[in-house]
Amino acid sequence: MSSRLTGIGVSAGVAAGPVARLASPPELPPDTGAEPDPDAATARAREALDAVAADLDARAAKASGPAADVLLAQSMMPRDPALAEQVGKALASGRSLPHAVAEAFGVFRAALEAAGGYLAERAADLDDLCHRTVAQLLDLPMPGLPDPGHPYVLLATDLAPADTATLDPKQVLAIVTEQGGPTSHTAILAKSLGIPAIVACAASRELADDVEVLVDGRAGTVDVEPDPGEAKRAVQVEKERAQAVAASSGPGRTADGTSVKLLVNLGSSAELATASEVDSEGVGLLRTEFLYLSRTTAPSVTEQVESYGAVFAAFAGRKVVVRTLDAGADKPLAFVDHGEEPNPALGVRGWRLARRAPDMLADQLAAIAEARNRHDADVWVMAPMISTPAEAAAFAEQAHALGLPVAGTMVEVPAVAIRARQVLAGCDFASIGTNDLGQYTLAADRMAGELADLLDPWQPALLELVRTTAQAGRELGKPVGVCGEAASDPLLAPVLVGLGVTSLSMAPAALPEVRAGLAARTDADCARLADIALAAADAAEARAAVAKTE
Ligand SMILES: C=C(OP(=O)(O)O)C(=O)O
Ligand SMILES: [Mg+2]
Repeated sequence: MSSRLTGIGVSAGVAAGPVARLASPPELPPDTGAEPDPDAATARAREALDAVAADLDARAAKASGPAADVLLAQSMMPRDPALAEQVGKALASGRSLPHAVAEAFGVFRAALEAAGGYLAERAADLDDLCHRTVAQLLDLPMPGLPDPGHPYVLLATDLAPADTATLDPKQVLAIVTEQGGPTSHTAILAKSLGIPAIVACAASRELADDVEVLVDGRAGTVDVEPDPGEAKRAVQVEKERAQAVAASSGPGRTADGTSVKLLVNLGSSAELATASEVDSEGVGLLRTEFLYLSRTTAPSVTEQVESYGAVFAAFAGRKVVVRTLDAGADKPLAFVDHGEEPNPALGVRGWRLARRAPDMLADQLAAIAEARNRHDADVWVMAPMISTPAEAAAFAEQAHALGLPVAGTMVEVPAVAIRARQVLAGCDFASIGTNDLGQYTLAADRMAGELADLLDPWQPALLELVRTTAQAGRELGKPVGVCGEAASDPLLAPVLVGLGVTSLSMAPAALPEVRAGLAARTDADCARLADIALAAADAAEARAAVAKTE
């Protein structure tokens, strides 16, 4: 007899299979003091470090591309003789073996952090290696992605970027997490890989390893021990539906033929080839951070011209909206003095960074303009974290002066949505970043899995701000799109169109579903759905009320 668990579906699709859990880091036992035989303890530490390195080598052999490189680079760290030496020192100072290992990794971690920049970012890798070594010593399950030897449904409390670097879409049939929200790392990753996923499914904590489940990423349901025949049928039905959706093509339109531009989000050059093959009208959000993070000097103008040029060439004849650098706060740059910030999400990030480093923005805009001259994509630019009409106008003026004819602003700060008419009067378009607009409207840190319900893009307060912004755009005849995760939800997309937005930009894998969702609704349907969502008391009620109309 099957039972049903529910959560928030964040990546559509149906999959069935046995579950396997992402093991949590081991807890250190109490420190029992000096080991009776320190030489034997050092030898055990060496063996554990070798075993961890060998396990990473074995995973690297099965992986390919950047994932294999990451694993191989990681496997070199435990083999560093200085690490075993450090363990020996900690043992000599009277630590028990697991604590000596943790202390040795701690010394290396501190050295990396002190080095700053790219090296400081590797500190988290050392934590992972430390956890693995301690697990090996204590004979506990290896933390990180499981490797049961067959495809599985991945269960986790939540997924961090480090957990997912090596995630193989052929092995992971679906993802179910206890925490996380629609804008969490899990949701963004699952959508970009096209893996069905459910977040905020607290009851999945109780599932034992190897239990069979049927996951429906659209409905947000996990059926435990489903009837095998029914599970197979559900997967088959979904496969046929997905094939039909994937076969749809052409520009986005409602059933009445009203145009809604469907665009893709792009965040790294690695995604360029697949993203450009998707049938879209272009790029609605080019996140340029990939050029700046993980390096110790700013990219030169020449280097930038080449990188932007590669994107413009791949999207020749289509639109490309380039967002200027969204660094600072939680994404510090090694080559900019950010100072101390007690509340980084409210600090000097995005456009505000130009207050400290104006040349960096000027160089970036000059590089985008030069790349635009060399290619025939329809290039627009926009700035993140704009807060006032004056900032929006200053950015547009600077971009126009550098030869970029279309310059707009992201709407991520509630003040900009509230004053959308004044903001749009001074620039050419707006693109609503619902991830940050949700975080700032509901005053809920976007990384806080515990607050997933507040970060849900179906929050009526957030939708209200989308309507205010879109209406201002209509009055002034200026385009207003959505480029946050909200745009990739096929059920929410018609609601956003009903609120008045003119384009939707999303993970490439989500686009065919959104196109199909829009084509099935008339303009009047979209307007009615928007009213239904706005009338709801909260996000869950809004989603359920709109889903009921399907
Ligand atoms: C698209 C957005 O920007 P990012 O997710 O890169 O902050 C957003 O905030 O919605
Ligand atoms: Mg943002």
